[in-house]
Amino acid sequence: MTYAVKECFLTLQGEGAQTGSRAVFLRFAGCNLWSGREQDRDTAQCRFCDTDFVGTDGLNGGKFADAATLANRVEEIWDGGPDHRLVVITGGEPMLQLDSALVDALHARGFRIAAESNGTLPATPGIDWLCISPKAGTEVVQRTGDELKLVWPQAGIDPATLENWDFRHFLVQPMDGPEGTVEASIALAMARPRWRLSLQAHKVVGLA
Ligand SMILES: C[S@@+](CC[C@H](N)C(=O)[O-])C[C@H]1O[C@@H](n2cnc3c(N)ncnc32)[C@H](O)[C@@H]1O
Ligand SMILES: Nc1nc2[nH]cc(C(=O)O)c2c(=O)[nH]1
Ligand code: SF4
Ligand SMILES: [Mg+2]
Repeated sequence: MTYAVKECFLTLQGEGAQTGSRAVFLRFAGCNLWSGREQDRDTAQCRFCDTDFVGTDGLNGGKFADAATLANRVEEIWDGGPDHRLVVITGGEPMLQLDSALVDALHARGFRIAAESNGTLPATPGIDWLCISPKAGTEVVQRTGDELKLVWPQAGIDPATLENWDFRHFLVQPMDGPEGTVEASIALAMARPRWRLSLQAHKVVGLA
């Protein structure tokens, strides 16, 4: 199948339990919870998004005709040896496009595959590190994974109800933007020790 890629770049993972790891970020275009247009934000299912995922005009973006072509580009962007290869597949919503052909092509090139998803679509099998970030008012069908990353505060979500979902790590991440406060996330981590604070480290140090 053809993949629509917004951008693809080398950086350090800035969020979650793998913060600090060198990784190729593969950002797919499009999301099922927001069109990505500012005029639609107030009526979208997800209203706090910090990301431009519209179109294919970003760094190394474009339409990729097949899995091998896209995986080869990821390998070029890694620009390093065969060890500790990590690709973080994000978006937009990656489960709209990530398929087993791409999982296999990346694994064949030695990559460990991490993915960031809103959990409203079942995760593609074969992902090595799955991060699910629930959005208030949506039906999260993917309730197993490696890390649950709750952007906070979000009216309509009670963190206590998430704690029996099957994740190894529970992370609370301050919402960036006009309504965000770091204090609310600190308060949650202090009140409920299951949760750890995830700061968006890339924004602190000025990485992409
Ligand atoms: C841009 S999303 C793409 C992946 C997927 N659509 C999702 O929502 O998980 C990547 C991560 O950024 C988080 N995020 C989005 N907007 C944010 C904001 N304003 N502040 C903090 N985290 C945010 C999301 O919750 C998700 O964990
Ligand atoms: N450095 C860096 N780390 C990230 N972790 C998750 C990101 C995302 O947008 O999905 C992201 C991102 O955009 N940049
Ligand atoms: S689900 Fe993810 S990509 Fe989609 S609008 Fe929300 S944060 Fe952005
Ligand atoms: Mg981001």
